[in-house]
Amino acid sequence: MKKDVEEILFTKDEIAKKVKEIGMQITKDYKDKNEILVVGVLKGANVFLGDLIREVNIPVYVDFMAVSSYGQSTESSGVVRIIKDLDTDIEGKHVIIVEDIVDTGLTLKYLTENLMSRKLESLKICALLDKPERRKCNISLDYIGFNIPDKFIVGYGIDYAERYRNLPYIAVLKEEAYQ
Ligand SMILES: O=P(O)(O)OC[C@H]1O[C@H](OP(=O)(O)OP(=O)(O)O)[C@H](O)[C@@H]1O
Ligand SMILES: Nc1nc2[nH]cnc2c(=O)[nH]1
Repeated sequence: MKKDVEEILFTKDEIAKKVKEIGMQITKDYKDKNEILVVGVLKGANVFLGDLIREVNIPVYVDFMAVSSYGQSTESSGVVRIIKDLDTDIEGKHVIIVEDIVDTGLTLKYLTENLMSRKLESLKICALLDKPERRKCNISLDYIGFNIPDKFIVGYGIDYAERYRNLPYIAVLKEEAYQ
């Protein structure tokens, strides 16, 4: 796997430091609430979510959604289909959507609209990586780890054709790795 890596953007330690900072900020922002519900967007956010919740020092409940966007494999089309919905009723809950990466923003636009219709108490968005140059719609992110350039990245839960999710760092792949 390592031989396929062109450049490491963020090391394991840099990611851990950032995740800790976000966890502390969430703890601070929600200190007066009894609990929060963190909704991970599968599969990519799984690794980030696992690390993040251990840096949050208030009661955290966890649920997951899996969505799929029709269209090209590396680009969201905006037409989103729910593959796995939440297991729990979120009415009256303080919810944070956790994403690994925001690109066009179309997945999150769909998800926020969908969750808002379920009468929750509050909704925020937390994303480890943001590619603002690629945005196709207007969404506001409440917690952002790193802004990244318009490069296709992998690692720390994020895949190319289901590979490289277990890289401990976030990296750009070599051209020849794409086949
Ligand atoms: O902002 P957008 O352009 O909508 O793209 C962002 C989405 O793309 C990635 O998921 P992907 O479809 O690669 O699925 P995965 O998490 O299962 O790997 C990422 O996890 C976001 O959910
Ligand atoms: N693996 C991967 N998926 C993405 N989805 C949107 N942007 C990216 C990216 O840079 N890498």
